[in-house]
Amino acid sequence: MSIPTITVESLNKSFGHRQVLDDVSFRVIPGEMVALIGPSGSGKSTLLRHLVGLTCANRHSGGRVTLMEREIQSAGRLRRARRSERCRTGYIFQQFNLVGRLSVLTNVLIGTLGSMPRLRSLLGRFTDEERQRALACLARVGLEEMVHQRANTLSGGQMQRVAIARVLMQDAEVILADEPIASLDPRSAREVMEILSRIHAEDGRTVVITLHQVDVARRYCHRAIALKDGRLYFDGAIGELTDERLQALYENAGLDELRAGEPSATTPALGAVKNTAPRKVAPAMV
Ligand SMILES: Nc1ncnc2c1ncn2[C@@H]1O[C@H](COP(=O)(O)OP(=O)(O)OP(=O)(O)O)[C@@H](O)[C@H]1O
Repeated sequence: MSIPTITVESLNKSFGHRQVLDDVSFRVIPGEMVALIGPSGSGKSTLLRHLVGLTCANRHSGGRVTLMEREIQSAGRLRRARRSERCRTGYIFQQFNLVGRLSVLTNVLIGTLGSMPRLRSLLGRFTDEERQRALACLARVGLEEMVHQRANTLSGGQMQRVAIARVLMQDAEVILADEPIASLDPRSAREVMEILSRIHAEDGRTVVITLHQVDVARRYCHRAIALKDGRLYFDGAIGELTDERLQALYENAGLDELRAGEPSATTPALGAVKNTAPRKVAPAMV
């Protein structure tokens, strides 16, 4: 059996008195494309941030996160990582996190800063080879015509494609994407998902992506991990995520919209979900 790319063990996180993650454990094996789903506020982003050490679990709670055999955090303490180790994980944000006044090309080149010698990274000097590689990354996301445009003049969908090119430039083995399509129109969202799916299929990258749209998760991901009130509610093949289970997962989240067939930001686009009253399902899915 292959060594897991991501191992999460008994993760607990509270903000003040509010417990946001409650004893969450799972593993992701190399090359998986996993959707992290659940109602708004269920803890998806918090969990994703734990995977890269942007958030630290409760002290002395015993929780542990390991990425590619490197411990990220344990019992509420972050482990220091070398720059080269940090580069192995790429993070895509809902709001893109580009430097607006810089060109598209420079934003992509920024992806290589972590792996270049520190002095050269401070000076921001890039080699011809790095520029060629950045151009190739932009070609993969279909933006080779826009290399000199300032990032803040792009559409949202284009910005997200630049952010993906930056992760490609970084040569990250694991891509974590936090609601990468939440602020995009349907066409741009589809383009971004197609690109991520292609990268996963062609390069064998491991991808974990938080999504509100269950139909998108069904189309592009093989496995779903669902959180409900900070607890692991479902972990399995996407095909086993039946409408009934989804109904129970989202049972208090925007049922009015579900009935009206108008998915909202807090409600997944359930597609063929039945308009039945919410029902409890056996919580034996994990
Ligand atoms: N830094 C923080 N300080 C205090 N509370 C926080 C912090 N970050 C997150 N929370 C709270 O933790 C809970 C889970 O938030 P999180 O963003 O992880 O949920 P989510 O499932 O990603 O939601 P959404 O789908 O709406 O983005 C929320 O109640 C949120 O208000």
